[in-house]
Amino acid sequence: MPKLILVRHGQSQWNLENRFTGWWDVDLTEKGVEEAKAAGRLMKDKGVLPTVCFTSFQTRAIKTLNLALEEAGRLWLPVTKDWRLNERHYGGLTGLNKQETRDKHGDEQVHIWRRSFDTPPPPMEPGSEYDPGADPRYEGIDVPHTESLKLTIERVLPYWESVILPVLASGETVIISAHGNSLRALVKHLSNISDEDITGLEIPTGQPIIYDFDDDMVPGERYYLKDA
Ligand SMILES: O=C(O)[C@H](O)COP(=O)(O)O
Repeated sequence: MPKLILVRHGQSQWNLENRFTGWWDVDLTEKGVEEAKAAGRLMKDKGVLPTVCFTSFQTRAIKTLNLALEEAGRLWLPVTKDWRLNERHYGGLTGLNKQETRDKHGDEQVHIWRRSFDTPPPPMEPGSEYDPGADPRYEGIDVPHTESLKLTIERVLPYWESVILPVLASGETVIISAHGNSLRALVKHLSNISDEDITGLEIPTGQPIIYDFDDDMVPGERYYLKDA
């Protein structure tokens, strides 16, 4: 039975500092490293071992994957990296402190920017110090200036359908190491969650989520590997 493992990267430096991160490339904290290793140990202990790996272009997700694979004894696995699995682009909010932004714009506005389905944050100004546009890893890619969850879904789902799903359907156990909102996009699709209800779904860092697929590639209920 094909199995999908979703893992959000361990705590990042800007998770710790409570800053909007998006496409900015921050590293894991020590706690994040431990979370990633614990995810790998859990996979090993439960005997749920990936055979094919996907991750984003972002250090926090790549390192989480590598640390988890190392703990699971699977650092040798093939890994495909793609920008479509990146975090949602946080636009002009990138780099700002989430609490300071609430103090300035109010709780309601910040909640809309963070959790509304289709209202993107204000766009990133050209030349912003947090603009990843000139980063060589994004050469040839039309880097967004901001993204809502809806816009994130519009680049995650085609990648899921065309690249990841066929690999899963061939019988592999696939792990995707990604981000709060790129994974929210996938979970929304796989668990058939409405535009309204998806706003309430929080994906914890470093905690593997599992979907078992039947022979028709219909996903079952998602569950946390720690509860299996
Ligand atoms: O990009 C970020 O700041 C986080 O990874 C996710 O942020 P959120 O919880 O505000 O969606």
